[in-house]
Amino acid sequence: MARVYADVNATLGQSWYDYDNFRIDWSQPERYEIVRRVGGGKYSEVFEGVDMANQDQCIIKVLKPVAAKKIKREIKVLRNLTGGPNVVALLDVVLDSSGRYHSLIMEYVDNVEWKHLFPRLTESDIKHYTFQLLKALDFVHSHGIMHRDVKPGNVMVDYEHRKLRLIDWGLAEFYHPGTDYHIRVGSRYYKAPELLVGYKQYDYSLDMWSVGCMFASMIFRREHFFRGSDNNDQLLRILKTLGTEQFDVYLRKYSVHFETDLESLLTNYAKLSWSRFITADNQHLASSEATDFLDKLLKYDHQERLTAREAQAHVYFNSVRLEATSTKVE
Ligand SMILES: CN1CCn2c1nc1c(Br)c(Br)c(Br)c(Br)c12
Ligand code: NA
Repeated sequence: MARVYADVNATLGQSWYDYDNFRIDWSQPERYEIVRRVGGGKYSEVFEGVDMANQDQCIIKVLKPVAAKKIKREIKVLRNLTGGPNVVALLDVVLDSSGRYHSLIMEYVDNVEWKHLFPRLTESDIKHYTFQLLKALDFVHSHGIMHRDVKPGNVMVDYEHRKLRLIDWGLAEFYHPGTDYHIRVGSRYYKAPELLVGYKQYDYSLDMWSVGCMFASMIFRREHFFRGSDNNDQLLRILKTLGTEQFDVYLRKYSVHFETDLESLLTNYAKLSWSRFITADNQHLASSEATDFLDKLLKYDHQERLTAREAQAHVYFNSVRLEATSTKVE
């Protein structure tokens, strides 16, 4: 059971979380012109485009027919969240004349790729962008939704305008207490322990593990902090860092019967001090407040992790929080 926002969907009601029974009015495709392909994956091709009605740049996410079943969930989630802080805005939904290709038209972000961004981030940048991500996630979680795929590739950053947008809601789900969710979600390096050991009654705190992995990347200047070669190796890297003592406590608390015949996963490991990861190159970022904050996110036990709201109150963000408040006052 989530520590926070457990009954949000029950309170907001079926019209909020029922994504099977709602009609979608599809717009005509002519209004949007594709300019160039910017990316894509299993379920979609992503293009930079132009809205011919106002010459604005936009993103056109063309969903592959295989993703058809999930379209309604992604649209429902985006409609519920559009307008929220640092959540990418859904501008339109389009169906092509053949009726085969559904497209989501979204606000454009002049994104700087993570592999070019993370080595350049100053301590002030890290505080700013992490705080913006936490604001997005507290908004999303407080509206009953888990993102389930938080990773650098889904956090668009326009460095020039210091703008951050959380994107790709294709894996997002509504949280209902006691529900068993799929564990084959997320992206390996950012998968929480509950996914790796098969604990299915997870909640919003799943996203907070991923935030921890991203934050560790930024303060230690490592592109991906836990870089497993497969799901077992992913867990092993976590065990070797957090230690196995707390892991065993965690498995017992949730009666998880994690079975493996891998010797490496049955070995005991000591918890490493975060100072083990400090180098000359990152010591100006990995302050004791930063590592204290990280330690409160990267917990095996999802109920122990800071919520997005609690995280924003951590001393590490004092300078950012006050700045945010001061701008609000004026
Ligand atoms: C793969 N790439 C690169 C940039 N970019 C990609 N996918 C995007 C999506 Br989905 C959205 Br929504 C936005 Br906004 C941007 Br920008 C996106
Ligand atoms: Na998206």
